Amino acid sequence: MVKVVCAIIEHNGNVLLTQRSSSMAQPLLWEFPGGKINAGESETDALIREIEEELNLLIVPHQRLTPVVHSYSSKTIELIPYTCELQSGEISLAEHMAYSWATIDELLNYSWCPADVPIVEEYIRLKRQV
Ligand SMILES: Nc1nc2c([nH]c(=O)n2[C@H]2C[C@H](O)[C@@H](COP(=O)(O)OP(=O)(O)OP(=O)(O)O)O2)c(=O)[nH]1
Repeated sequence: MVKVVCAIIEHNGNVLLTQRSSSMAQPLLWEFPGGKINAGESETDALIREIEEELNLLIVPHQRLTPVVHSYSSKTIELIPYTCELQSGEISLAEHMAYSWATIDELLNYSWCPADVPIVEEYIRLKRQV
């Protein structure tokens, strides 16, 4: 199983999501940015590295939400989400086609990678409690 970490980056009441490009797996679907954990790397180190590489942003991971195991036709992933705070940087897309800052209420309007759907739902529940 491939372990993938993803960042729910919060800033000014919005959340950052990114659209996968047509050449990537899950083309054109929206996701929380992140990527595969390298051997010997911690989850949070992988997350910080991926967000720097993909978006040129420095983040601070906070809360680990519930991981989701999802089988695509070619592989099974464990997607591990963290809420994160934006520390610094200006977004520069290295791989993605687009990005969007969405409010909690807008999150369900996007076409998500299937593995992300339970994560989006958990995050919305969490935010509506406070
Ligand atoms: N980063 C990220 N990947 C996700 C999410 N949801 C989801 O299903 N994925 C999938 C897409 C990819 O198959 C895999 C992450 O791989 P990756 O983004 O690091 O690398 P990749 O495009 O080269 O993947 P691949 O072609 O080798 O499968 O997890 C998500 O929210 N964030």
